[in-house]
Amino acid sequence: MKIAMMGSGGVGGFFGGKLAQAGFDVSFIARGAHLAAMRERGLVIENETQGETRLPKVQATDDPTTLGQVDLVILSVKLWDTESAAQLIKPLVGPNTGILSLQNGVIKDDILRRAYGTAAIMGGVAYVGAYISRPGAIHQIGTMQRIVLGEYDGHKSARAEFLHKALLRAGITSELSTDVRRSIWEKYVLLVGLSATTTSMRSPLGPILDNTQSRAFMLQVMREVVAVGRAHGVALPEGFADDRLAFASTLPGNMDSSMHHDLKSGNPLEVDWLSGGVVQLGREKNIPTPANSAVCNILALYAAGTKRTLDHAQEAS
Ligand SMILES: NC(=O)C1=CN([C@@H]2O[C@H](COP(=O)(O)OP(=O)(O)OC[C@H]3O[C@@H](n4cnc5c(N)ncnc54)[C@H](OP(=O)(O)O)[C@@H]3O)[C@@H](O)[C@H]2O)C=CC1
Ligand SMILES: CC(C)(CO)C(=O)C(=O)O
Repeated sequence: MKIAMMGSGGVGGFFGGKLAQAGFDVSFIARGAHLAAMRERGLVIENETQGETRLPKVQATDDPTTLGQVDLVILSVKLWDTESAAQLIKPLVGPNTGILSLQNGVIKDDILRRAYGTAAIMGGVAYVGAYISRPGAIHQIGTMQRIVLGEYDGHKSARAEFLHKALLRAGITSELSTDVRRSIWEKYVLLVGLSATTTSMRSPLGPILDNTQSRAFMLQVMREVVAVGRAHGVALPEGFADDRLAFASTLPGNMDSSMHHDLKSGNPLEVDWLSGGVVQLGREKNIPTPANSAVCNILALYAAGTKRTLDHAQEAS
């Protein structure tokens, strides 16, 4: 099976790199300095405790037409790049190509369905903490490396089975879900809680959970996500936010979110799709979402990224 990673950063570079190292036929779509480094030196995945995964030679391009049609496209660009990535992958997609987005959020697959129809789109979520630490290098924080995937109609497909087994062979904890929409929402609950608090409070998880007020805020954020999901027909148990808070307490105190990493790097933020998505979906069903609204308001100044603002400030001084 030929696999193309559309987006080769924290998520695409990590999971694609692990699959390539396990011997699977993986191509990487990347751009800019990261692409140049991958072409020149390959890809390295670094982890402080687990050591390095080094791939001296990888197939990397910014032009999918050079790859032709593949069996699986794994999409992992930031949410603001989804529409353009969906267009870019056109030459990769044939009548039997499966498309799996590992992005966060719950509306990503609606965009892909509009472009490629229902049958092509698989569902999935990734649990990993990883980012591009320098061109050609992915840094993984901690040891979490898990994917939950499946078909939206719950049937057992050959392509899902293949990817599941491939991931297991690559050392990834993989789970096949028979209700993947719910699996995506389950992650959304935790992720919105984690990204909203770590980014707006500029702190890793540990201190947030240790403080009564910030812990209660995190719970409120997650309860809103659960209420909105239930209103949209997702089978989340009523006490699921409390369950996720208990789970969060088992995570390492230095656990952080990719959105907080983006804030610190001056990158744009996915807040409009994460807490903002909760507000939007809540509005559709008349579910109040004051905590998530507050997070959007707090982060509004930073949502488009601060690199250009800083550049302008430097130019002015
Ligand atoms: N990082 C993490 O730990 C986790 C992230 N996620 C989710 O996964 C998704 C991806 O996040 P992440 O991997 O962190 O993002 P990254 O920014 O690390 O990686 C995305 C990569 O895709 C590239 N890209 C975007 N558009 C194109 C294009 N048209 N052609 C070629 N390359 C392109 C980006 O390039 P450029 O930098 O030039 O824009 C970037 O290198 C997000 O939705 C995120 O929320 C989910 C689980 C964990
Ligand atoms: C919470 C985490 C690290 C889990 O995978 C994540 O998805 C993110 O920060 O984007």
